Amino acid sequence: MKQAVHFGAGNIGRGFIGEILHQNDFAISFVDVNETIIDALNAQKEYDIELASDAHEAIHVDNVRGINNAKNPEAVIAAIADADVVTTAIGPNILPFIAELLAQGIHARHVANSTTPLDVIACENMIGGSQFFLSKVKEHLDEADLAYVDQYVGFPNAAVDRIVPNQSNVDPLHVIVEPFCEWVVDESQMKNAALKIDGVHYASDLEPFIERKLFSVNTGHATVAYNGAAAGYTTITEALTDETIMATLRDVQAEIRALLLAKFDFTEADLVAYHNTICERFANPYIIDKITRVGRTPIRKLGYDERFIRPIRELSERDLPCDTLIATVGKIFTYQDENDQQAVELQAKLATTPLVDVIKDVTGVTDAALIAKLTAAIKANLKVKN
Ligand SMILES: NC(=O)C1=CN([C@@H]2O[C@H](COP(=O)(O)OP(=O)(O)OC[C@H]3O[C@@H](n4cnc5c(N)ncnc54)[C@H](O)[C@@H]3O)[C@@H](O)[C@H]2O)C=CC1
Ligand SMILES: O=P(O)(O)OC[C@H]1O[C@](O)(CO)[C@@H](O)[C@@H]1O
Repeated sequence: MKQAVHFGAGNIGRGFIGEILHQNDFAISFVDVNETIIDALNAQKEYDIELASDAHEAIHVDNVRGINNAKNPEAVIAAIADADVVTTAIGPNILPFIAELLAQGIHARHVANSTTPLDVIACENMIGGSQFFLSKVKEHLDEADLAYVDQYVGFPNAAVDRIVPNQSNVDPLHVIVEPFCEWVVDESQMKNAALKIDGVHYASDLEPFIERKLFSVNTGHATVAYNGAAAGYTTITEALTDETIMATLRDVQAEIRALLLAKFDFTEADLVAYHNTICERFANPYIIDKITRVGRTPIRKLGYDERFIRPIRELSERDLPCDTLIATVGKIFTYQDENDQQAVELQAKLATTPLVDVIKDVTGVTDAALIAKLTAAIKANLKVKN
């Protein structure tokens, strides 16, 4: 049996990556710090994925185990030394914290003179996730290990698409997911191209796929979340029953389509169909997705290359409209969730720092005209003194 090491036994880890790896005859070592999940994986050694649809179809996943990386890093290193593939779905902010452990696993392969190539695939909602991870892993490697990585360890970027809300099932491993799924990997960055995983689409150029996905699914979902939160809703489906919010989503999708058409070879008809499907996915009545999950970590989502600022910058550069995206950024600055550290931090910054400085700080935008537009959108929603 092939061996997979997957970092992050959470929603998408168990609910999507686990399914695909299992269907490709991998035994999966899930690495996580959540003791409940790790203990349950080791006790049950299997779990079910339930599709959120009329039939509630179940997909059984077995040959799984859990390793707690905080308590047993040696076992993680040994698993990496033996792995045929390494994947992550842990959150972009966490990748730097597991980089040293991955570096130690790579070092173990090197010391064992392994010439078996390995790909490390970060399945995070971010552009260039695996290459970002590589940059962090490199900080923990010496020259000899760096040369080994150049030869034997690939970090192909990937786009992963399946909505998996937070779970509240009795069985901590059971996971309810939407039926739709898509996993695209940049083949050009692989070191082990001979190992192809069924259910993964391999692309020679990931850019059109990741941008279409991130700026359609993630920008769209976040648009519903932040406008929904501002209107007082708590779930995505609830917010989408509000015609104004659905219209805002449609307007954002139209702005995004204009950008995707300007940059890539998509057809308008294909993008309209893609966006219509996304609206149906968001409104799936079998999924209860809290606005707090989709709107989580707002400072990350306001980043320079993230789901709002990047399309706004690129549309502005092309003199294409982005008013609804900018108006939604205005809503993000009002977003409150006392359980979300970044939401609290953003409000604290706004209370103590001039607005223009906060905008520059969180978005990285330097263009004066764009800063002025963002300022106006934020002031339309927020009572700020300066
Ligand atoms: N849930 C979804 O629908 C999708 C999520 N993603 C991406 O997948 C990533 C994970 O998202 P979810 O699965 O939703 O989150 P999640 O919170 O359900 O899972 C993350 C897991 O990482 C674990 N973790 C956190 N810090 C850790 C550490 N230092 N060491 C080991 N494990 C640690 C947590 O305990 C948790 O089990 C994110 O980057 C997200 O953007 C991508 C596509 C879909
Ligand atoms: O905050 P993150 O990590 O991007 O995760 C939330 C996102 O995950 C998804 O459920 C799947 O990509 C999106 O619909 C949502 O925008």
